[in-house]
Order: sequence, then C-alpha cells, then structure tokens
Amino acid sequence: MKTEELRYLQRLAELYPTIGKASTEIINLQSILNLPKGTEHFLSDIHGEYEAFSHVLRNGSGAVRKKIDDVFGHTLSNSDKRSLATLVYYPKEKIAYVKKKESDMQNWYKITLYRLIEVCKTTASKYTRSKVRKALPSDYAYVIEELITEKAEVLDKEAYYDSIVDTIIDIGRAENFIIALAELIQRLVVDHLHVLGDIYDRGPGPHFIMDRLMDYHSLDIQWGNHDVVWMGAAVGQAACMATVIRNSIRYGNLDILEDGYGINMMPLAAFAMEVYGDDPCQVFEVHGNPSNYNALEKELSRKMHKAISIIQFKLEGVLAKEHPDFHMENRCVLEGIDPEKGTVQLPDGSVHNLLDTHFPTIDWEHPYELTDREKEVVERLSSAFRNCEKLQNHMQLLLDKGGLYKTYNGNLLFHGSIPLNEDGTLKEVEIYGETCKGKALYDKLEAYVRKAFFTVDEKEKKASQDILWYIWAGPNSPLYGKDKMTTFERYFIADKETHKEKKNAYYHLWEKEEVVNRMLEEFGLDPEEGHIINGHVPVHQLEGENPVKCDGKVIVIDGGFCEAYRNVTGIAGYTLVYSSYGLSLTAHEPFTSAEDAVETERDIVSNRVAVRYNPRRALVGDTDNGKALKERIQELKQLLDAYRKGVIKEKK
Ligand SMILES: O=P(O)(O)OC[C@H]1O[C@](O)(COP(=O)(O)O)[C@@H](O)[C@@H]1O
Ligand SMILES: [Mn+2]
Repeated sequence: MKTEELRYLQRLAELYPTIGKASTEIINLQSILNLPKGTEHFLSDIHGEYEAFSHVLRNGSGAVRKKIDDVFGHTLSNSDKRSLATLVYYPKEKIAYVKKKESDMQNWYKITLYRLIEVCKTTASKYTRSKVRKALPSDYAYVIEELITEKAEVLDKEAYYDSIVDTIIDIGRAENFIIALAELIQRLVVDHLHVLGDIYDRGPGPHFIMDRLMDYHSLDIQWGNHDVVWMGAAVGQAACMATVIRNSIRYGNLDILEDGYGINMMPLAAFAMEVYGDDPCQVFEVHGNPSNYNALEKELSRKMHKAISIIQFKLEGVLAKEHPDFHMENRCVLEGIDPEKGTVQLPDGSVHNLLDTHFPTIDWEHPYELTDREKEVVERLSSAFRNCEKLQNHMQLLLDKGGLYKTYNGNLLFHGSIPLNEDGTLKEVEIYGETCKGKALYDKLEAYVRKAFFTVDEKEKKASQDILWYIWAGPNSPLYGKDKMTTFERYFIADKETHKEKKNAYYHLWEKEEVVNRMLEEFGLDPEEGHIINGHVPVHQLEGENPVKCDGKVIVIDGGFCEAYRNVTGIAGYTLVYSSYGLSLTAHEPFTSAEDAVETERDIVSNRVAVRYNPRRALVGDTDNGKALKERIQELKQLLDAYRKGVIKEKK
C-alpha cells in the first residue's frame, strides 16, 4: 500500500474506528444507493414574480399532484384529489376557506389528517430515515415519525393511529398539524431545486424570492445576465448600478430598491427635478403605467428614468472605449448625436431622427463625461448599494449556491448559451488578452465574478467588476448571447429595425445533434445520456415554438414567468421536473392569486409533457451523489481490509 493511501485510510479510521462501525456504514450507504433518485425541480427566468414562483414551489410543478395520484389511484375522486392538492399548497388559506362551508369540521380534520399522513408516508419512503428526520418540523417531529413509520410490532395498528389522530384533534392542534404535514409534503416532494437564472428585474418581488431561496433546503443557481448586473450594482460597478436602477424605474418597481433594500432614491429624484424640471420626458414613460402611482409620481419617475438612462449611456460609452477587446464600441452612441439637427448617427453609419432632443447634461465636446452633479448622484447611490446589508446577503447567496453553469446528474445547466461559430465549433473569445472557449471561457468568467467581490488588488478589482457589465450585455457573453443591447435605440429611435438584437449561433445550432453532443462532451458529459437545459430566451408558444430542441437533448425552460413578456409567450412559464421516472416538462397557465388558487383549486399546471421516460426507475446509485457514495464504499472496504490484515489497528 502506498504511503498516501495508508495515510488516507488512517484518517478514515478516525471516523470509523472499528470493523463494526466501518461495516455498518457500508451497509447504510449500500442501502441508500438502492433508494429511488430524489426529484429535481428546474425553474428559470423568474424575473421578480414572487407569487407565481412561490406557487410553483408549493406544487412542485405538478409533482405534489402526481404523488397524490400515486397514493390514492382510483380510491379518491378527482375533485377530492384536487382539494387535497390545494390543501398541500396553501394549508392555512384552504383551512380558512373550508371552515366557511363545512359543518362538521371534526370529521373533516380526521379524514384530512389520514389522507395527508398517507401522502407523507409514500413521499418519505424515498428517503433515508435520517434525511426525513432532518426535514421534520421540530414541534411535531416525534409524532410525525410515529405516524409515517410502519410499526410491525403493534398488533392493532388502526387503533394505535386512531388514538394519535383523535388526540391531535381533541387537544385543538389539528390545524397546526395539518399545516405542518402539508409543508413537510411540499418539502419532501422536491429533493433539489435548480434556478437557471434571471431572478431579478421586471417583476416586483425579486427580494422576496431571494429570501425564500435563502431558507430552501437544497439548491443551486446558475446566474442569469440580470442577476449578474445586480451583482455588479452590489459591488458598485457604476454602469451596472445605473442599469439596475433604470430597469427598476422602467417597470414601476422603485419599491424594490427603496422598501425592499432600503436604498434611498432621493439623490436621484432631487437631481432629476433639478435638471429635467420642465422636460415632460415623454419617451421615458414607465412600463405598464403603474396604477399605484399618482400623476405627480408618474411625472417624477419619468424624469428619474431619463436622468439615470443618460447616466447609463455615458458610463457605457466610457467602458466601451476603455475596453476595446469587449467589442462594444457600438454602445458609444452619444457621440453620434447632432443636437442641432436632432438626429443620431449610429455606429453602423445609419442616421435617425431622435424622439427626444433635450440633453441638458451632455457636453458635446465630451459627451461621455458625467457632470459634477451626476458624479455626486452616482457616488451616493453606489455607496448605498455597497453598504446595503440585505443586498449583500442576497448576493452572497448567489455566490455560495451559484455559478455560471452546473453539471448535475449528467445534465448541463446554464442560463443563456455557449458561444459558437456558425460551423458549430466553439467560439474563441478574448478576455483581457487571453482567448478561451467553451468550458474554459465559462470558468474564466466565473473566476472574474468572484474576484469582483473578493480580490483586494485594486486594479484586478476594477477589471473584474467591469467584466460583470460585459457578462450582462457583451456580444460574446454566454449569458447574454446577442450581438448588442439596443437600449438607447429603443428609447430614442422610432425605426424598429434599429431595436433588433441578433441572437448568437447557439440559438439555431441547438437543433444539430453533433453540435449539441460536442457541447456536452466539452463539459465532460455523456452525450448519449445528457441534456442541455437553459433559460434566457422566451419560448414563443403562441407561434408554435417548442421548448424541446434536438429531439429532447436541449430543453429551454424560459416560457415567461415574466408578465411583461406574456404577449409573446402566451403562457406563464415552463418548468422541468426530473424524477426517478424521467424528465417531464410542465407548462403553466398564468397565475392569478393565492385566493384564486384556493377557491378554484386550479393548479395552473396546464400540461405535463414527458421529455424522456427512464427505462427503469432511476436510483440514487445512478446519480452523481451515488457515484460519490460508491467511491466511499470502496474506500471503506479497503479500510475493512486494512483492519483485517492488521495494517491498521481498531480503536475499541
Ligand atoms: O424589455 P426590457 O425589459 O426593457 O428589456 C429588454 C432587454 O432585455 C434583454 O432581453 C435581456 O433580458 P433577458 O435576459 O430577460 O432576455 C435585452 O436583450 C433587451 O435589450
Ligand atoms: Mn436572461
């Protein structure tokens, strides 16, 4: 035996000091390998839609309903199963609703408790006892464990369970207990959650989503371009911060910054009043015309919208010039403005009339220079972002649980794309003088994101923080995946041709099997078994687009949680579930409200389409974790051998 091997086994012997202990662990691990694989749940592009997100978490994209079907088969009517499912999603609200209608609540409690216990039993049977124990609510841990564990030695099981359930009802704990069971079912039905990015922007509740994710039991996040621009804002990257503020104002969501994160917008409001006091700022109308704003608030938000947009365009021009290797010169738009003629010449040479010609803060000799007042506003806001504890905690979660991509149980997960050449080969991208492609490109960019938060070297910090802006909108950013971001054009030019953003080659080559196989191999995955799963681009269901590409090898799950994009998608999003039976895609109808869900008992799961059935039920042994467990078993067997040969002594 090599010295290193022996040293390793000696370490292991500290954990398993006897033949008995090592053997027990081998038996335990071996039994875990034979349990069914846990269910993975994939969501993407949540875009601040907390209510819809929360609903989908509660119903596990149909996984809860499926479990109820499995448990009760034909022994319960469809309508009873629907009621039970609604109770699992919204226990408190459903109980309150039932109370208004039901005359015999005691009876309802009893039937309901029995049904929930049955669902719990089946759901928990997939896991080891220790894992279930960890998931139990502390108040009821002991009782629930009694109720969901088979008691071989109790002769009259029915009487035994009856007495427990009767006592719960007698002492007035039925409601609490029902809530605890419902939440436990929600928790056990999904073993692991993948969020494929774009938690932030457009919708009103990204901070609530982040709070919920902070206490989610098992999770990973693949950062989206909108998350990265928020990371940039949080580290004080000025162009990212201006973008985040502009997006929030544009969607009438200043509450997120002011109330959600406690970031005071007064400096921007005062500045906007000062500079754009008489300017109606018509082209800066707030999206969706928020009904909670009065006329004065609408006017103020238009002015703030314009003020921060001009600041953004200036900052972006500076960055594009500073980093020619970003190839974002086409974002240097202000220098093309002819203030006399009221036109702009875009970097491609085309000339267009401007929809707004009032630029009181631009010095035409130095169009990208911030005025002193603009600088002051940027500095004050930047300090507020950097010092906001809640925002920093949320960003820390993105860093801890997230990355730019993930390989998990044979599948490749990322938000946007992989830069490709038209011939399907991986595209070389230059980042600060170094070229890289495929996985290496992803790894390099991710390292920069982390450095943007943690490096102490000022030069490196600035370079890394600027990369956050590149990831948000750069032409070869795998997360953005389009040739340019035409924000300026969309505000200032009527001609829709100038608004077009061309998607990169990934978005048509994803139908080519050899290209997809190559991408999977690039990330060390088996192209016969693996899938690429991404979000970022809304699936235009209304135009007949299918979220499943390349015969099921690529799955796109951005169907539009985002309300603002509903008119192109027609639905409220696709999500994916990967259970031991296979992969299934779920289309959701728009979510209205929790009350509506309780009253109408609608799941908003409109259909579930199987993408792939496993030929046999997948076991933990087939997963990445299973591989790790098998390795552990091998090591433990070597330890046993070492004990038996006397190479290592037992410590009794
Ligand atoms: O419609 P909005 O919210 O102004 O955003 C438009 C911008 O958002 C983007 O679509 C990026 O956001 P997504 O990552 O959600 O696609 C840009 O391509 C586009 O310029
Ligand atoms: Mn995106």
